[in-house]
Amino acid sequence: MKHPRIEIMDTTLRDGEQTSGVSFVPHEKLMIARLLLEELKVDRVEVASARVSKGEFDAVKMICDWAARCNLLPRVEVLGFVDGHTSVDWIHATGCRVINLLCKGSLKHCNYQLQKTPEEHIEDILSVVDYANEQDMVVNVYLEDWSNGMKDSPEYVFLLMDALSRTNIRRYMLPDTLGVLNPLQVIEFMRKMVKRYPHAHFDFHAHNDYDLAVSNVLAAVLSGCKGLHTTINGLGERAGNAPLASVQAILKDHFNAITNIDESRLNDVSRVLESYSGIVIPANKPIVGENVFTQVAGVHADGDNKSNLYCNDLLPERFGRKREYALGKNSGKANIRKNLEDLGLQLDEESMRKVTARIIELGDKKELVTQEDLPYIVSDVLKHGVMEERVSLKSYIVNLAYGLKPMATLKIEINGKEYEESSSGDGQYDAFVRALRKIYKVTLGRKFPMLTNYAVTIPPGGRTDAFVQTVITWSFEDTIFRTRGLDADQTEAAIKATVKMLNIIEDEYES
Ligand SMILES: CC(=O)SCCNC(=O)CCNC(=O)[C@H](O)C(C)(C)COP(=O)(O)OP(=O)(O)OC[C@H]1O[C@@H](n2cnc3c(N)ncnc32)[C@H](O)[C@@H]1OP(=O)(O)O
Repeated sequence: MKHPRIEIMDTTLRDGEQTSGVSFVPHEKLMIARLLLEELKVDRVEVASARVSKGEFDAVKMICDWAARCNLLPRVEVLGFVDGHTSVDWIHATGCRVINLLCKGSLKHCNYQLQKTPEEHIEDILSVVDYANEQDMVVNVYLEDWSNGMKDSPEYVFLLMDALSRTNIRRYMLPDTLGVLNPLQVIEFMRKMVKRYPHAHFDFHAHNDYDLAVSNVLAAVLSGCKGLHTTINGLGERAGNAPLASVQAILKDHFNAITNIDESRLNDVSRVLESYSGIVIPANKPIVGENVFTQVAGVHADGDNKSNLYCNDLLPERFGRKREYALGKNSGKANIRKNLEDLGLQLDEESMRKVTARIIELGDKKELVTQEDLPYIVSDVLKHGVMEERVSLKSYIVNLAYGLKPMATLKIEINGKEYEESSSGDGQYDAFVRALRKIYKVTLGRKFPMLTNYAVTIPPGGRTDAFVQTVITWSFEDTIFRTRGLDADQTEAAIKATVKMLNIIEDEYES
């Protein structure tokens, strides 16, 4: 197969929002639609189901008003029902001009959910299609539960398709609604559809119940399907849909397929969706997971140093990311050298040996060592000032009292001068950071980094004296970096991470 052009329809804003616990407010939906269409350049977006709520109506209207201004309106779609004029009117009133009509793709759904005969259902569909066409709307149809339809009632699927293909329906969207298919079945069923209706445009819509969504999507492409439905981070009902990032990478690297996607934006958009949906991206999720471009084993770092021997086509730079080399008990000198290079530090062989031994020792104690910790470890091990401590906390008090706002007072030495400040806050750490910010912004007139993520790890087991690890991500002058604090007390751990950050930015000021 030579360079097939695959159309991507992203349904993060419809099926993705059917993830349990996920709900977007209208301005978030608009922002996501813009990211999908303008940044990622997906071909089409499905942004809602009709009739759901006033909030959904407002969101779709906002998206359509914006899309119309940018000449993108034909690429915005809304799922509608076979309900006479109701869905068409709802969608039309939002300004949207494409309806994805949810028809029943299995006899079971037709008979038992709608309680209609196939003939009655077909008549109802044709009347909605006619009405939508009268309103100058484009109609795509879903054959809901098509996968079970092909298994149990193919004659029903073909009866429906025969009737629908006599109209001007633009696309037929074939969902594996319950995620029951495997790739061999997708090939068998999709080929039957393509053979019987060679002029039809088929989209395939996968669900991930058996962890086969991405494989099934590829089987569909192999079988002549022209469009795919995806979501960001694989959001979607139950086990979710096919994740756009993985689909894009496989289409390109394994099939030479052409899509319109700007893959350099995939990671950033995934992070935005992680934040808006509240669904954390697993660290090992291909392309967008925190760890997927991190080499852990010393042997791998060594191979990369010599001739990039442990890299594949999934180069992190393609996706706006960077390869990292983890520090821990599996590190060898090569990992550590790679991290030191990034920090602009060089060590002789003997120092390297000592620092490597300390990192392995920390790793053995289950401690996470980040690149930002490295200068401290080097200083500590070599007892010289690779990392001079320019900022040190002299004393502080943080308190928590029932019915009162938490307060913090701190005394800190910065470059040999002491400063003292107090603040209240929404929590003890918030009060601490507010007091610090006053010193940096008001007293010293400097910038203070923005905290962009705060992750706490408490070892399982229910011990109240267990060590808590707090990893804080900061954004400062176009740089994103993490610092880590470890303590039996959670606030103390966060404060330790913060003081490390202050020393790092002090270095930035110096340079
Ligand atoms: C493949 C998919 O993921 S489909 C996802 C479709 N989108 C949604 O369901 C969005 C969220 N849903 C909702 O907000 C609501 O369910 C609504 C607004 C659509 C309907 O709400 P209600 O009127 O309260 O109906 P309810 O949710 O209880 O039941 C669904 C009704 O739709 C009917 N229905 C199911 N599929 C279809 C269809 N394709 N076309 C028309 N009607 C349908 C059912 O037969 C049932 O009708 P009944 O009450 O006469 O038996």
